[in-house]
Amino acid sequence: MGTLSDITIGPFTRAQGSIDLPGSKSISNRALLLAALSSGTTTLKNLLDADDTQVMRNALRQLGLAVEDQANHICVVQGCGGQFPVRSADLFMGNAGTAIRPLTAALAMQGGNYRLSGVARMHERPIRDLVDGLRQVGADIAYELEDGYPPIQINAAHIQINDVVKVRGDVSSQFLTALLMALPLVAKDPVRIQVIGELISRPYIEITLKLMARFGVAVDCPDAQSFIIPAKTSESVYVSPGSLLVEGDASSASYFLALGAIGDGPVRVLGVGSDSIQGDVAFADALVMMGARITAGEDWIEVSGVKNVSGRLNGITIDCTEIPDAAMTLAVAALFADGPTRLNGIASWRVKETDRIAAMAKELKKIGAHVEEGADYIVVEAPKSRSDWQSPPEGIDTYDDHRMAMCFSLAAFGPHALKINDPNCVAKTFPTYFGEFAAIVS
Ligand SMILES: O=C(O)C1=C[C@@H](OP(=O)(O)O)[C@@H](O)[C@H](O)C1
Ligand SMILES: C=C(OP(=O)(O)O)C(=O)O
Repeated sequence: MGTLSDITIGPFTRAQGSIDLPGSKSISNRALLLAALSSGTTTLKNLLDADDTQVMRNALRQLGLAVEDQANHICVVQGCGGQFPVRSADLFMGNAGTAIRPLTAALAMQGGNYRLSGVARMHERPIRDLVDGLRQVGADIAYELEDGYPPIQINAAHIQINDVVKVRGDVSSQFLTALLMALPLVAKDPVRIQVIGELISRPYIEITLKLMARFGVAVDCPDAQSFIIPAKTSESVYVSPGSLLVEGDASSASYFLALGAIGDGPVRVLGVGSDSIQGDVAFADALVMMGARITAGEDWIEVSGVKNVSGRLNGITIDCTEIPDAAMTLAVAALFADGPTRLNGIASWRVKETDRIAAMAKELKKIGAHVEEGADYIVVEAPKSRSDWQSPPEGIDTYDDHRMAMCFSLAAFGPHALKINDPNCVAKTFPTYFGEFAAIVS
C-alpha cells in the first residue's frame, strides 16, 4: 500500500470471496430526484454513498427538501409534490452526469432561477442536446462560458409544450432520461418525445422508465424512437412508493467478475443478478464470450475462472453501445486474453469523466499492450509474453476517472506490482473499492 497520492498493489494470482455491492449510482440518483418530486415520504434502502449521490442530495437540500441520511445506507426523502420550495439557487454538481442532466430538466420546469456548475471536467462535458430539447418547450437557459457546456443559468420562463419534443440520442442517453423525468411535471396533454438519430446506452432508458413507473408514471413506447408521456391528471404527478430498495451497482460488479475470471475465483457479487434492471449485467455475457465460467441467481453472479484449456481468456469483438461503463473493464481484462479484443460503439467514452479512449490506450501501452484506437473503438492485445509486461515506475494515471482506477486494479494480476496514481478518484461511485479489492486478492 502506498500514500494517498498513489497505491502499489500486487502482483496477485488469486481472487476469491464475495462482495456486497454498493447501491447502483444510476438507480440512486433517479430515485432521489423522483422521491423529491413526488408526494409522500420515500425510504430509500441501499442508497449509494459516494460523491455522485452526495452532490444530488446536497442539491435537493439546497432546493428546500428534507433529505435525511440514516445508518446502513438508508435515506429518507420528504417529497415536495413537484414544486421545489426554493425558487433560486446556485448548485454544484461535481462531475455527476446523472445529477446535472436530470436536475437541469426538472429545474427548467419550476419557474425559478437556478445556476448549475461542476468541476472543470464537467464544464467540458456536453449538455447542448438537452438544452435544445428544453428550449422547444419554452425554457430559458443560458450558457455562462462556452456554448453547449455547463455552467448554465436557468431563468424563470413560461413552459408550454407542443405535442412533440425532439432530442438527439447519440451523444448521451442522459438527455432523454432528463426529459422523460421532467416533462410529466408540466404535460397538460400527452407529449411525444422523439429521439433523433441513434439512441446510445439504451438500457439506461429502461432504468428510467422502470423507476418512473415505480413512482406512478407510465410512459408508452410505440416504437424504438418514441416515448409518450401521459397528461398530468393530478397536482402531484409522482407518487411515492413508500420504500424502494436500490439494487447493487452492476458496473461496480464488473471489476469483481473480471477478477473471478483472471484470478480463478470463485468470486461472487451480491446485489445484482438475473432480476437486475441494469444493462451492465450484460458484462457477464461478455465474460462468458471470453471463456469465463459463470453462474447466476436472481440477485447474485459468480465467476470461477475460465473454461479454456489454456487457462486464459480469449479475445472477442463486441459492440459496447449498450454497456459503455462495463466496457472499460473488458479493455483491461483483454490483458489476460489470447488474441485481440475489439470494443466497438464506444464513441461516448470521449465525453465522459475523461477522454476514456485516449486514456485507456495511453495507460495500457505503458504496460506493454498493443493498442489501436479510433473515433469510436479500441483494440487491445496483451503483451506478447510475461517478460514483455512492464511495470511503469511513474505509475498508471487515472485522470480523475473512477473507472480508470478500478479497471487498472485488474492489471495487478500481471507479473509485477503496479502503481496506480490518485486512487481516491474511486470516490465518485465506489469509495471503498480498494478495501473490497484487497479483501479478495492474494
Ligand atoms: O443514465 C445513466 O445513469 C447513465 C448513462 C450512461 O451515460 P451515457 O448515456 O452518457 O452513455 C452511463 O455511462 C452513465 O454512467 C450513467
Ligand atoms: C459516465 C459515467 O458517469 P456520469 O454519470 O457522470 O455520466 C460513469 O460513471 O462511468
